[in-house]
Amino acid sequence: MDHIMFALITSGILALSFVLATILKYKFTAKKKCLLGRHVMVTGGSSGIGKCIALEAAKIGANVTIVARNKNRLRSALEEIKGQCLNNDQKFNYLSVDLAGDYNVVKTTFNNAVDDMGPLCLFVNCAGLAICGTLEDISINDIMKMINNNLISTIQATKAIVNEMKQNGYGSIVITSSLASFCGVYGLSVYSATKFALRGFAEALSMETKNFGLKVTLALPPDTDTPGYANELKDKPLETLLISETAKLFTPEEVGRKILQDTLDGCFFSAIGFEGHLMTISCSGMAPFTSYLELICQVFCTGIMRLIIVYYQSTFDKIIKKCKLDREQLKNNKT
Ligand SMILES: NC(=O)C1=CN([C@@H]2O[C@H](COP(=O)(O)OP(=O)(O)OC[C@H]3O[C@@H](n4cnc5c(N)ncnc54)[C@H](OP(=O)(O)O)[C@@H]3O)[C@@H](O)[C@H]2O)C=CC1
Ligand SMILES: CCCCCCCCCCCCCCCC(=O)[C@@H](N)CO
Repeated sequence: MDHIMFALITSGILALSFVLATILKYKFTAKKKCLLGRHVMVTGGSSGIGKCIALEAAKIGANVTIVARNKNRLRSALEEIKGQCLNNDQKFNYLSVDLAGDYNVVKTTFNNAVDDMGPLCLFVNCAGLAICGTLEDISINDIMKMINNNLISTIQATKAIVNEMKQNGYGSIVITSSLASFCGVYGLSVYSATKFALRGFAEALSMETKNFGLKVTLALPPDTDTPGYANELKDKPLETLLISETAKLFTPEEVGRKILQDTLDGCFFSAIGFEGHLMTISCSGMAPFTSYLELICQVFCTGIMRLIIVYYQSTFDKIIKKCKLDREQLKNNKT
């Protein structure tokens, strides 16, 4: 009798895992198919995270348009992206435009690209930059640069395409924010402000588009080893470096792949790493949930997470105090 039971249970488990594996395989393959021959546009696609998202989209058969200002970087990035194409029918294009510049130029440029490449299935906002430093140390010029390139560029680019995508009745829009949109970080005051703003923008856009068949994904990368990241290291206070590295450093390939995967899954939050996922649970606020598992985690874990956050805040306070003391000691030694 026991042998029969054992055989029945074992075959039941095997059958269940086979069905599960088939569903998951079909699910992901189906998702990969949904970009086959479809038009994907990536702003900031000539470098870093945006370029990696464009590469991933090319690998699964999408027609890809990348958008940035510098033509040389656009051309070399497009050659790299073409090299990843799935078939010879795919089309590739680049647009050189300042997304924070004249809105009518942005709108006309995008309309021409859609005429050439077809209706948009996925629109990724990935243009942006970080300039680090305490508020008294960063110039008004750098403040305006972050507001323009992180916030105005995303608002203008999205405004230029949202109505047409709503009329089409399908597609996804990605807003690339940062973990700094959940946590104001020493030395990233203005940058965090632009990224917090993008969170509100994404939540409102999600409400405005959900009844038109569109999905919005808010990408929340941690430190990512891109040319932009290398550039921000130049002025980055030690406090900013030590606090940010709590959420680890990832490659743009890892981050780009995760953002595309979460977008195709229809997730609102796209996060990577242990801290990133914890923050999407503890800081969910009024964001839409995309799975009941996610909702259950948020409902039952947010309270206790507050204690974990307080612990992290105490470690950040220690970092800031120690850096201040070390700086003062260095100054005294010099005098
Ligand atoms: N790297 C990181 O640690 C993290 C990055 N992020 C965010 O991810 C996004 C990409 O970052 P990352 O890959 O590091 O950046 P990179 O500097 O590597 O790439 C930025 C891209 O945006 C383009 N761009 C910038 N401003 C404009 C503009 N006004 N109009 C058109 N294109 C523009 C740049 O091209 P060009 O200069 O030629 O215009 C480039 O293609 C940014 O929004 C950043 O804030 C979020 C968290 C962490
Ligand atoms: C339960 C909750 C756990 C709490 C974990 C706390 C971790 C917070 C760290 C903040 C990381 C900010 C990274 C910003 C990256 C970025 O955008 C810059 N590279 C600029 O580009």
